[in-house]
Amino acid sequence: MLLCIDTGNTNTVFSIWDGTRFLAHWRIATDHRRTADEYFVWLSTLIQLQKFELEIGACIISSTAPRVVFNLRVLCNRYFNTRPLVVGKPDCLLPVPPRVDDGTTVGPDRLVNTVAAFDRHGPDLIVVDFGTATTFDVVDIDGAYIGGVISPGVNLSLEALHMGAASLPHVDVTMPAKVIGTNTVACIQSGIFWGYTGLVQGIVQQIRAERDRPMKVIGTGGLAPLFDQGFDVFDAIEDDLTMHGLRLIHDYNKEMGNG
Ligand SMILES: Nc1ncnc2c1ncn2[C@@H]1O[C@H](COP(=O)(O)OP(=O)(O)OP(=O)(O)O)[C@@H](O)[C@H]1O
Ligand SMILES: CC(C)(CO)[C@@H](O)C(=O)NCCC(=O)O
Ligand SMILES: [K+]
Repeated sequence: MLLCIDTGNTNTVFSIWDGTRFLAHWRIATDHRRTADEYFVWLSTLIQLQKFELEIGACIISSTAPRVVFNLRVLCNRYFNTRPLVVGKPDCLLPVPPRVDDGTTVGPDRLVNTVAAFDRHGPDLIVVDFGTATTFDVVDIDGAYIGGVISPGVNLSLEALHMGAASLPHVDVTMPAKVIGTNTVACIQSGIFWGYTGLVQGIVQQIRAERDRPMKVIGTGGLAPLFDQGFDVFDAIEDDLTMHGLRLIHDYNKEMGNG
Protein backbone atom coordinates (compact mmCIF):
# COMPACT_ATOMS: atom_id res chain seq x y z
CA MET A 1 0.00 0.00 0.00
CA LEU A 2 1.04 3.54 -0.71
CA LEU A 3 0.92 6.34 1.85
CA CYS A 4 0.41 9.74 0.15
CA ILE A 5 1.11 12.83 2.26
CA ASP A 6 0.00 16.28 1.09
CA THR A 7 1.32 19.04 3.37
CA GLY A 8 -0.12 22.48 2.68
CA ASN A 9 0.64 25.58 4.70
CA THR A 10 -2.57 25.08 6.72
CA ASN A 11 -3.41 21.38 6.65
CA THR A 12 -1.71 18.06 6.00
CA VAL A 13 -3.68 15.18 4.50
CA PHE A 14 -2.62 11.53 4.74
CA SER A 15 -4.25 9.09 2.29
CA ILE A 16 -3.85 5.36 1.85
CA TRP A 17 -3.94 3.86 -1.65
CA ASP A 18 -4.46 0.08 -1.71
CA GLY A 19 -3.66 -0.37 -5.40
CA THR A 20 -7.25 0.13 -6.54
CA ARG A 21 -8.73 2.91 -4.43
CA PHE A 22 -8.10 5.30 -1.55
CA LEU A 23 -9.12 3.62 1.71
CA ALA A 24 -8.98 6.74 3.89
CA HIS A 25 -8.11 10.43 4.02
CA TRP A 26 -6.97 11.86 7.36
CA ARG A 27 -6.35 15.56 7.96
CA ILE A 28 -4.16 17.23 10.59
CA ALA A 29 -3.11 20.88 11.06
CA THR A 30 0.33 21.54 9.59
CA ASP A 31 2.91 22.16 12.32
CA HIS A 32 6.63 21.78 11.71
CA ARG A 33 7.18 20.94 15.38
CA ARG A 34 5.18 17.72 15.11
CA THR A 35 7.55 14.77 15.45
CA ALA A 36 7.58 11.44 13.60
CA ASP A 37 6.43 9.74 16.81
CA GLU A 38 3.47 12.09 17.14
CA TYR A 39 2.40 11.45 13.54
CA PHE A 40 2.63 7.73 14.10
CA VAL A 41 0.56 7.71 17.30
CA TRP A 42 -2.13 9.76 15.55
CA LEU A 43 -2.07 7.60 12.40
CA SER A 44 -2.12 4.29 14.22
CA THR A 45 -5.08 5.41 16.33
CA LEU A 46 -7.06 6.18 13.18
CA ILE A 47 -5.94 2.93 11.56
CA GLN A 48 -7.13 0.95 14.59
CA LEU A 49 -10.45 2.83 14.77
CA GLN A 50 -11.17 1.86 11.18
CA LYS A 51 -9.99 -1.73 11.83
CA PHE A 52 -7.64 -1.64 8.84
CA GLU A 53 -4.81 -4.11 8.32
CA LEU A 54 -2.27 -1.83 6.70
CA GLU A 55 0.99 -2.82 5.09
CA ILE A 56 2.54 0.46 3.98
CA GLY A 57 5.19 -0.42 1.40
CA ALA A 58 5.86 3.03 -0.09
CA CYS A 59 5.41 6.71 0.73
CA ILE A 60 5.25 9.90 -1.33
CA ILE A 61 5.26 13.44 0.07
CA SER A 62 4.33 16.84 -1.34
CA SER A 63 5.08 19.64 1.10
CA THR A 64 4.74 23.39 0.60
CA ALA A 65 6.31 23.79 4.05
CA PRO A 66 9.98 22.70 3.74
CA ARG A 67 10.54 22.37 7.49
CA VAL A 68 7.87 19.68 7.83
CA VAL A 69 9.63 17.31 5.45
CA PHE A 70 12.32 16.26 7.92
CA ASN A 71 9.89 14.73 10.41
CA LEU A 72 7.78 13.16 7.65
CA ARG A 73 10.91 11.49 6.28
CA VAL A 74 11.71 10.14 9.75
CA LEU A 75 8.14 8.82 10.00
CA CYS A 76 8.49 6.93 6.71
CA ASN A 77 11.95 5.59 7.52
CA ARG A 78 11.37 4.61 11.12
CA TYR A 79 7.79 3.36 11.12
CA PHE A 80 7.19 2.18 7.55
CA ASN A 81 10.74 1.21 6.72
CA THR A 82 10.64 3.04 3.37
CA ARG A 83 12.49 5.93 1.83
CA PRO A 84 9.80 8.39 0.70
CA LEU A 85 9.68 10.13 -2.66
CA VAL A 86 9.55 13.88 -2.07
CA VAL A 87 8.01 15.86 -4.95
CA GLY A 88 10.26 18.70 -6.06
CA LYS A 89 13.48 16.98 -4.96
CA PRO A 90 15.83 15.97 -7.78
CA ASP A 91 15.46 12.27 -7.01
CA CYS A 92 11.69 12.38 -7.60
CA LEU A 93 11.01 12.21 -11.34
CA LEU A 94 8.09 14.01 -12.98
CA PRO A 95 6.51 12.87 -16.25
CA VAL A 96 7.23 16.33 -17.75
CA PRO A 97 9.53 18.90 -16.11
CA PRO A 98 8.13 22.41 -15.49
CA ARG A 99 9.11 25.20 -17.86
CA VAL A 100 9.79 28.23 -15.64
CA ASP A 101 12.57 30.75 -15.01
CA ASP A 102 15.93 29.28 -13.98
CA GLY A 103 16.24 28.96 -10.22
CA THR A 104 12.47 28.96 -9.60
CA THR A 105 11.21 26.37 -7.16
CA VAL A 106 7.65 25.64 -8.14
CA GLY A 107 5.39 24.65 -5.24
CA PRO A 108 5.15 20.84 -5.22
CA ASP A 109 1.37 21.06 -4.80
CA ARG A 110 1.19 22.91 -8.11
CA LEU A 111 3.36 20.32 -9.85
CA VAL A 112 1.18 17.54 -8.47
CA ASN A 113 -2.04 19.33 -9.49
CA THR A 114 -0.65 19.71 -13.00
CA VAL A 115 0.18 16.01 -13.37
CA ALA A 116 -3.23 14.93 -12.04
CA ALA A 117 -5.28 17.40 -14.09
CA PHE A 118 -3.39 16.54 -17.31
CA ASP A 119 -4.06 12.83 -16.69
CA ARG A 120 -7.79 13.42 -16.28
CA HIS A 121 -8.48 16.30 -18.64
CA GLY A 122 -5.70 16.37 -21.23
CA PRO A 123 -3.76 19.42 -22.44
CA ASP A 124 -4.38 23.19 -22.17
CA LEU A 125 -5.69 23.58 -18.65
CA ILE A 126 -5.94 26.16 -15.91
CA VAL A 127 -6.06 24.51 -12.47
CA VAL A 128 -7.49 26.77 -9.78
CA ASP A 129 -6.68 25.58 -6.25
CA PHE A 130 -8.47 27.24 -3.31
CA GLY A 131 -5.99 26.41 -0.53
CA THR A 132 -4.03 28.68 1.81
CA ALA A 133 -3.24 30.60 -1.38
CA THR A 134 -5.55 30.69 -4.39
CA THR A 135 -3.31 29.47 -7.21
CA PHE A 136 -3.72 29.15 -10.96
CA ASP A 137 -1.50 26.54 -12.62
CA VAL A 138 -1.26 26.60 -16.40
CA VAL A 139 -0.78 23.24 -18.17
CA ASP A 140 0.71 23.16 -21.69
CA ILE A 141 -0.03 20.78 -24.58
CA ASP A 142 2.48 18.18 -23.33
CA GLY A 143 1.31 18.40 -19.71
CA ALA A 144 4.11 20.69 -18.51
CA TYR A 145 3.51 23.29 -15.83
CA ILE A 146 4.39 26.56 -17.56
CA GLY A 147 3.58 29.10 -14.83
CA GLY A 148 0.53 30.68 -13.31
CA VAL A 149 -0.78 33.06 -10.70
CA ILE A 150 -0.59 33.18 -6.87
CA SER A 151 -3.11 35.23 -4.92
CA PRO A 152 -4.01 35.27 -1.22
CA GLY A 153 -6.33 32.47 -0.20
CA VAL A 154 -9.94 33.10 0.76
CA ASN A 155 -9.49 32.27 4.44
CA LEU A 156 -6.28 34.32 4.58
CA SER A 157 -8.10 37.38 3.20
CA LEU A 158 -10.93 36.94 5.69
CA GLU A 159 -8.45 36.63 8.52
CA ALA A 160 -6.52 39.71 7.37
CA LEU A 161 -9.72 41.77 7.30
CA HIS A 162 -10.63 40.67 10.81
CA MET A 163 -7.08 41.34 12.10
CA GLY A 164 -6.68 44.70 10.44
CA ALA A 165 -10.06 46.26 11.13
CA ALA A 166 -11.11 46.43 14.78
CA SER A 167 -14.87 46.32 14.11
CA LEU A 168 -14.91 43.52 11.58
CA PRO A 169 -15.68 40.02 12.88
CA HIS A 170 -14.39 36.74 11.45
CA VAL A 171 -17.10 35.30 9.19
CA ASP A 172 -17.60 32.08 7.23
CA VAL A 173 -17.65 32.24 3.47
CA THR A 174 -21.04 31.67 1.87
CA MET A 175 -22.70 32.77 -1.32
CA PRO A 176 -24.79 35.85 -0.54
CA ALA A 177 -28.00 36.28 -2.46
CA LYS A 178 -27.30 39.95 -3.13
CA VAL A 179 -24.17 42.01 -3.72
CA ILE A 180 -25.30 44.91 -1.52
CA GLY A 181 -25.04 43.69 2.08
CA THR A 182 -27.37 45.30 4.63
CA ASN A 183 -25.35 44.24 7.70
CA THR A 184 -21.62 43.92 8.46
CA VAL A 185 -21.44 40.14 8.04
CA ALA A 186 -23.36 40.25 4.75
CA CYS A 187 -21.07 43.03 3.48
CA ILE A 188 -17.93 40.98 4.24
CA GLN A 189 -19.41 37.84 2.74
CA SER A 190 -20.27 39.77 -0.38
CA GLY A 191 -16.77 41.24 -0.64
CA ILE A 192 -15.15 37.84 -0.31
CA PHE A 193 -17.56 35.82 -2.40
CA TRP A 194 -18.10 38.26 -5.29
CA GLY A 195 -14.52 39.50 -5.00
CA TYR A 196 -13.04 36.04 -5.50
CA THR A 197 -15.61 35.24 -8.17
CA GLY A 198 -14.42 38.30 -10.09
CA LEU A 199 -10.78 37.46 -9.43
CA VAL A 200 -11.17 33.95 -10.81
CA GLN A 201 -13.21 35.06 -13.83
CA GLY A 202 -10.83 37.91 -14.61
CA ILE A 203 -7.63 35.89 -14.30
CA VAL A 204 -9.03 32.97 -16.32
CA GLN A 205 -10.10 35.38 -19.06
CA GLN A 206 -6.66 37.01 -19.17
CA ILE A 207 -4.79 33.69 -19.19
CA ARG A 208 -6.95 32.53 -22.10
CA ALA A 209 -6.25 35.77 -23.97
CA GLU A 210 -2.50 35.50 -23.31
CA ARG A 211 -2.39 31.86 -24.46
CA ASP A 212 -4.79 32.60 -27.32
CA ARG A 213 -6.32 29.11 -27.34
CA PRO A 214 -9.22 27.25 -25.74
CA MET A 215 -8.42 26.10 -22.20
CA LYS A 216 -10.41 24.07 -19.70
CA VAL A 217 -10.64 25.30 -16.12
CA ILE A 218 -10.41 22.73 -13.31
CA GLY A 219 -11.30 23.77 -9.76
CA THR A 220 -9.91 22.04 -6.66
CA GLY A 221 -9.48 22.66 -2.92
CA GLY A 222 -12.02 22.90 -0.12
CA LEU A 223 -13.75 26.03 -1.37
CA ALA A 224 -13.99 25.14 -5.07
CA PRO A 225 -17.58 23.82 -4.86
CA LEU A 226 -18.69 27.04 -3.14
CA PHE A 227 -17.32 29.18 -5.95
CA ASP A 228 -18.80 26.87 -8.53
CA GLN A 229 -22.33 27.93 -7.54
CA GLY A 230 -21.79 31.58 -8.28
CA PHE A 231 -20.76 31.42 -11.89
CA ASP A 232 -20.03 29.06 -14.68
CA VAL A 233 -16.25 29.13 -14.88
CA PHE A 234 -15.22 25.56 -14.04
CA ASP A 235 -15.36 22.74 -16.55
CA ALA A 236 -14.82 20.31 -13.67
CA ILE A 237 -14.36 20.24 -9.91
CA GLU A 238 -11.95 17.66 -8.49
CA ASP A 239 -11.88 16.95 -4.78
CA ASP A 240 -8.96 14.51 -4.85
CA LEU A 241 -6.66 16.08 -7.41
CA THR A 242 -3.54 16.23 -5.23
CA MET A 243 -3.85 12.63 -4.04
CA HIS A 244 -4.47 11.43 -7.59
CA GLY A 245 -1.33 13.28 -8.72
CA LEU A 246 0.78 11.86 -5.90
CA ARG A 247 -0.25 8.36 -6.86
CA LEU A 248 0.56 8.98 -10.54
CA ILE A 249 3.99 10.40 -9.69
CA HIS A 250 4.72 7.43 -7.45
CA ASP A 251 3.70 5.00 -10.23
CA TYR A 252 5.77 6.91 -12.77
CA ASN A 253 8.89 6.68 -10.59
CA LYS A 254 8.29 2.97 -10.09
CA GLU A 255 7.92 2.41 -13.85
CA MET A 256 11.19 4.25 -14.38
CA GLY A 257 12.87 1.99 -11.84
CA ASN A 258 13.37 4.86 -9.42
CA GLY A 259 12.93 4.17 -5.68
N1 LIG B 1 -17.62 27.62 3.74
C1 LIG B 1 -16.35 27.58 4.13
N2 LIG B 1 -15.81 28.64 4.79
C2 LIG B 1 -14.52 28.64 5.17
N3 LIG B 1 -13.69 27.62 4.97
C3 LIG B 1 -14.15 26.52 4.34
C4 LIG B 1 -15.50 26.44 3.89
N4 LIG B 1 -15.66 25.23 3.27
C5 LIG B 1 -14.46 24.59 3.34
N5 LIG B 1 -13.56 25.38 3.99
C6 LIG B 1 -12.15 25.08 4.29
O1 LIG B 1 -11.51 24.54 3.20
C7 LIG B 1 -10.35 23.90 3.68
C8 LIG B 1 -10.03 22.69 2.89
O2 LIG B 1 -9.36 23.16 1.78
P1 LIG B 1 -7.96 22.64 1.30
O3 LIG B 1 -7.59 21.37 1.93
O4 LIG B 1 -8.03 22.74 -0.17
O5 LIG B 1 -6.99 23.83 1.77
P2 LIG B 1 -6.30 24.15 3.15
O6 LIG B 1 -6.13 22.91 3.92
O7 LIG B 1 -7.05 25.26 3.79
O8 LIG B 1 -4.96 24.75 2.58
P3 LIG B 1 -3.58 24.04 2.30
O9 LIG B 1 -3.84 22.87 1.41
O10 LIG B 1 -2.80 25.09 1.61
O11 LIG B 1 -3.09 23.65 3.66
C9 LIG B 1 -10.57 23.53 5.12
O12 LIG B 1 -9.60 24.18 5.92
C10 LIG B 1 -11.96 24.06 5.40
O13 LIG B 1 -12.01 24.67 6.66
C1 LIG C 1 1.81 29.06 -3.66
C2 LIG C 1 1.73 27.99 -2.60
C3 LIG C 1 1.82 28.61 -1.20
C4 LIG C 1 0.34 27.31 -2.76
O1 LIG C 1 0.19 26.28 -1.84
C5 LIG C 1 2.83 26.90 -2.82
O2 LIG C 1 2.65 26.29 -4.04
C6 LIG C 1 4.22 27.50 -2.76
O3 LIG C 1 4.73 27.76 -1.70
N1 LIG C 1 4.83 27.71 -3.95
C7 LIG C 1 6.20 28.20 -4.12
C8 LIG C 1 6.30 29.23 -5.20
C9 LIG C 1 5.74 28.83 -6.56
O4 LIG C 1 4.95 27.92 -6.69
O5 LIG C 1 6.12 29.49 -7.55
K1 LIG D 1 -4.14 21.78 -0.95
